Amino acid sequence: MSPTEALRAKHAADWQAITCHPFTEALARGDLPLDAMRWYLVQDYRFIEDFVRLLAQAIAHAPSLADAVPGAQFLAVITGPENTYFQRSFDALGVVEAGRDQPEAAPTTAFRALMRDAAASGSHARMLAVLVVAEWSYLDWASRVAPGSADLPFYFADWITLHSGPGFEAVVDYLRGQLDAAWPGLAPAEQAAVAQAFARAVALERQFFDAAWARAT
Ligand SMILES: Cc1ncc(CN)c(N)n1
Repeated sequence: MSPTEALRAKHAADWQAITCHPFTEALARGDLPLDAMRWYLVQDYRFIEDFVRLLAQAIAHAPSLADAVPGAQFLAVITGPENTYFQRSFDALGVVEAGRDQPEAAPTTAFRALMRDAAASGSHARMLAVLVVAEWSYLDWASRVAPGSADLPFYFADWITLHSGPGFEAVVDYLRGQLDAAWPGLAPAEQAAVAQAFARAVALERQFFDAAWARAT
């Protein structure tokens, strides 16, 4: 078992809950209440702000140019097509600028703090731990439901497309490969810190979907 597989296996119950979450199941069927989607997108756009900074730090700490390039290409996807997806969705769902001022939910605040801490740690492996959870868990739920029901509106369909398919699988393989390669060279205390960041990120991914789903029920 690779180090990232072993880390994921330690959190199998939470991972399963994320992968089969009622929020993403409803999104893929197309019957997710739009207010829940609006709320989720506003919260997630705040998540993206710190995610971009974390990914940029990970790129800066990559051991070589070859290790940095796939991360930089992924950063271009987040700040390009994914950023545009948010703007198009806010427009289509009528989330005007003022509506984005909704209070920040506890999992959003906690996730942002985790990403900032990882970015400030100077540890490439800790940065990767958070990035791996964020992208791998999304790959797993989105691959399960892709492409979703026929005739999904784009704000549901494109969220699945952005997190599934060969291009996104390659992103996850790259991030996991970086962490798997770094792991054996880490001191035990650093491995523990990486495992802790991984565990926290898994817990927060689940809480993030739980909070969004609470808006739908
Ligand atoms: C909370 C969260 N986690 C992960 C992703 C995938 N980029 C996301 N958009 N939001």
